[in-house]
Amino acid sequence: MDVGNPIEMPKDSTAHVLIFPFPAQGHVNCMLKLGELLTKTGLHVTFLNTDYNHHRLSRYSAAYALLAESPRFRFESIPDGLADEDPRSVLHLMDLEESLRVRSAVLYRELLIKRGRRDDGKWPPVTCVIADGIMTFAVDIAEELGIPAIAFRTVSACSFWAYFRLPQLLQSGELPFPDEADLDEPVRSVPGMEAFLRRRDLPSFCRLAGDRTDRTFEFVTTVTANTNRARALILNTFESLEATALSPVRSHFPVTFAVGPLPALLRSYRSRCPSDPAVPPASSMPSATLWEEDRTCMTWLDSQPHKSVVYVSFGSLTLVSQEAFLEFWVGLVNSGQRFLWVVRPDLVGEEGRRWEEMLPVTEEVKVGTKERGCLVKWVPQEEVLAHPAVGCFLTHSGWNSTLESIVAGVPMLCWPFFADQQINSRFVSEVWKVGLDMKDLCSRSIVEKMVREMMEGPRAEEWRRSAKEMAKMARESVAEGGSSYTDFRRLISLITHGA
Ligand SMILES: O=c1ccn([C@@H]2O[C@H](COP(=O)(O)OP(=O)(O)O[C@H]3O[C@H](CO)[C@@H](O)[C@H](O)[C@H]3O)[C@@H](O)[C@H]2O)c(=O)[nH]1
Ligand SMILES: C[C@H]1CC[C@@H]2C(C(=O)O)=CO[C@@H](O)[C@@H]21
Repeated sequence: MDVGNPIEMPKDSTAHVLIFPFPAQGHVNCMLKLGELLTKTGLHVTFLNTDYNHHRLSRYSAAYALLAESPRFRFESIPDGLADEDPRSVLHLMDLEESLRVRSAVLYRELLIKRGRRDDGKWPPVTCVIADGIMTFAVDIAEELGIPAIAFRTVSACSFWAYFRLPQLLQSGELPFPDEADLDEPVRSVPGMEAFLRRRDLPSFCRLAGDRTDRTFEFVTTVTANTNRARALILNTFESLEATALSPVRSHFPVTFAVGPLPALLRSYRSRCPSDPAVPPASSMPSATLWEEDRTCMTWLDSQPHKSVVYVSFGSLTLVSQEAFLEFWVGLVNSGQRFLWVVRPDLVGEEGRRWEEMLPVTEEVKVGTKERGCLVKWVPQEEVLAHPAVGCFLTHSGWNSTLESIVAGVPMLCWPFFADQQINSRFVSEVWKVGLDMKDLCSRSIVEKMVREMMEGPRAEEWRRSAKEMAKMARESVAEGGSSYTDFRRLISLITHGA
């Protein structure tokens, strides 16, 4: 095999893929990784962002800078239909979704028509669209214009499968359940998960309080059922991690490619292309960040002992009340462990105000933080997780964070916030056994107890061993001949030859 082109693709392919993610960090980063992989195998790639995110990506992301130089890769953007000052936080995601579907869809169609022409400068016409699976309109418009469309769902196979079964949960009467219901009651209507799934592990929007009309519930149920409008489904996961969910998913969507973990597939590809001038050293993965990264935390980590630090981050969307934030803070300090905590400016309270000023913290907490803590706004997360000083990840169980932790072999303490995260965290603790699930609890005493348990309790060594084993499985899946490597090749074949 030619190491300069390990996926064995002609470098002059005329296949041209347009990739269109939902405009949120957790969707943009993994779809950009797929875009980089596709372009490195010789395909032309257009990556379509909203103007709002294009601006942020071009400002802060090293991956953007690298790809913008690449001859077969280009970025395009269209408005998301909202005013600049409109909120785009998790509380307004459904407004953003509606605006994209109603307003941006028109511009997307125009762009596809323009980029689908043969005479579009030096670039071949768009021959395939990979759209975020939660944007059915993007799949439909491409297909209407005669351009084959593939759906990329950026969540785990287990949560995708549970989403797909939501209509059966309604039918069987397992949903809705009343507000005061016992959340530890088992759920039976998701085949393969009967032994461990409880009401509290269902996506947050299933807590319908006896009502069937939650907007996000309706949305996720519909877009998941619509997956069959695309020719194929891409999932950022791997066979040996999620075989029991991938198997039923494939019985409904036979053309499913499990190509994850994408960070590992990309790294493995880069390491097999030492001659490629764009290959950075393995220690500095250029990220697709939408926030400015504070790299001072890397220097702080360098001075901490091996596996001594709890890395704390709740991703890009989670909101934490002032009360919960204070409980986490005191719990972390009382655990006696060192901690690196990502406190996004909009994580707690009003943006622009210093969160320390909003909270009543004791002198003891302040001193403990100074001695053992490091608080930053945003970090290069993949690098942080790969750092030898990190011993455990206190996470919200977003799918990218979960996979990045698995790739780095770091055990997880999970505090899920919404959507797929409730299921991911159940799998972390009960199926993969690489950590603990705090679920709906975050009192200071629980935080303290669970952090201690993760770092120095009787099962700490077992979780570390399992996490290491799982990281090995992830590496094997992306190595030549592995399941994700093979699915990626099949995906390329579908894009280039339609089969
Ligand atoms: O300081 C930080 C914190 C996070 N990240 C990155 O941000 C991403 C966060 O993604 P994820 O862990 O998936 O969380 P969310 O941002 O919450 O992602 C949304 O999208 C995911 C994919 O659909 C879903 O699994 C989540 O539930 C949903 O909230 C990861 O790649 C992290 O590496 C950084 O680079 N620096
Ligand atoms: C719009 C949010 C709810 C569902 C989406 C999602 C998914 O299932 O793909 C996960 O988290 C959020 O990013 C999306």
